[in-house]
Amino acid sequence: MISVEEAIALVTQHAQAKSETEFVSVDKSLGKTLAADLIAPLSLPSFRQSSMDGYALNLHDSNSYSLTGEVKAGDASNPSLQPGEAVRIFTGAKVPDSSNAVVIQERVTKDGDKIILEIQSKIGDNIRQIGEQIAEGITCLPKGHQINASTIGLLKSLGMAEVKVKKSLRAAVVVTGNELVEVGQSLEEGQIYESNSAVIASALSTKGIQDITHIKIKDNLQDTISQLGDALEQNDLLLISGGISVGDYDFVGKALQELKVEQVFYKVLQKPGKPLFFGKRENTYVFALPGNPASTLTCFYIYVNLLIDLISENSDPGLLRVKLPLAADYPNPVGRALFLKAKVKDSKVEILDHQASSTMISFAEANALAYIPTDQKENPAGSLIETILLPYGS
Ligand SMILES: Nc1nc2c(c(=O)[nH]1)N[C@H]1C(S)=C(S)[C@@H](COP(=O)(O)OP(=O)(O)OC[C@H]3O[C@@H](n4cnc5c(N)ncnc54)[C@H](O)[C@@H]3O)O[C@H]1N2
Ligand code: MOO
Repeated sequence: MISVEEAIALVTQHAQAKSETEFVSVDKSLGKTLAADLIAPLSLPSFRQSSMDGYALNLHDSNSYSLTGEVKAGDASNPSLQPGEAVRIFTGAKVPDSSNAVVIQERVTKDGDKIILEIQSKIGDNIRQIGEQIAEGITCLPKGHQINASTIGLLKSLGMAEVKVKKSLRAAVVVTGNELVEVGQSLEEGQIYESNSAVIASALSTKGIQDITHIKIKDNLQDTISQLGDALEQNDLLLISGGISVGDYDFVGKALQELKVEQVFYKVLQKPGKPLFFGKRENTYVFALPGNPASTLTCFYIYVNLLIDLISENSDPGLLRVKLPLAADYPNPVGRALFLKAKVKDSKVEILDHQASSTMISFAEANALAYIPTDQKENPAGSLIETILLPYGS
């Protein structure tokens, strides 16, 4: 059985960067990777803006100014001010070309159509200059950046409707098992509600992969071969849940062999997710994720997420890892590396209760996975533990 480190190295070695790119609507770009440097098509701000509610001045020697008008946010007007004149102005409004400072209203006494400044105002006060945030033509973000909510705000503020990204992988999510029933149907004895496909689809959507084919297979070798065969033809990435262990009705391994999927590795010395399979056929990558729900998601975060990042040439592949002190003792007598559902709190990592591979209760609460290598047996409180931060951790 290979180690976690060997498995990560093999995923890295087999990941081939995808050259195809596409333009997608900015509204649909969350999680995708920029395929080219983002060059600002305009300056931000594109006109001189007031950063405060107050008065725009044409400065002169006295503290007294005569008020000649008003400019609201969105107004295109450009009143001409002589030295000693002022207009009422609001945050975000265009500062008249003839004004060289804005004074906040709290520091002004109003007297009819005159204002008296209580402070000395100087050139440039409370004015956002053209291009102060971003100058037209500069590189705002490099190729390889994964688009997040702030990126979407930036793209919109630059007036962009579409963005060039790495072409999304065509992904199929396959669930296997006679016991699985879709939510909405009634449960018979021995059946459970199917949940892994929604977990995998949600995790894929954080990587900008929304267009997913869902496949459900009964525990039957012929059906498994035929449905996986079709999925291999039509997708870049196959994520199969369950049926990869050693039971008499676990047919995924046999089917993949029959379908000539080249095995890169099978079984990793880890808990959860020991019977993880990774392979490739032509340009299609295949992960058979152990069916226990927490095993499936752990393997997604550690291996699938990394593969997607590498294929899309994400400049920061894999989840962020930091070393943090353990909140309490956590010995590892298991002889496998552990990925533990954990919570980063007060600069410490706290291992949560309910670590069984079959339960999601601790995963739902976790904002990190604590990684304890196989040979790290004593883990006293305060020892530094590699902590993998989850994407939507609180
Ligand atoms: N004799 C051995 N038995 C098992 C071993 C072993 O080494 N020797 N390994 C165990 C480990 S570790 C794991 S992990 C599981 C993985 O098994 P499979 O990948 O074959 O998964 P299944 O048996 O199909 O399912 C496991 C478990 O998860 C539930 N499940 C499956 N799919 C879903 C789904 N889509 N939604 C919700 N829950 C699902 C399933 O009902 C089972 O309870 O094998 C151990 N066995
Ligand atoms: O590897 Mo399994 O995921 O321990 O339950």
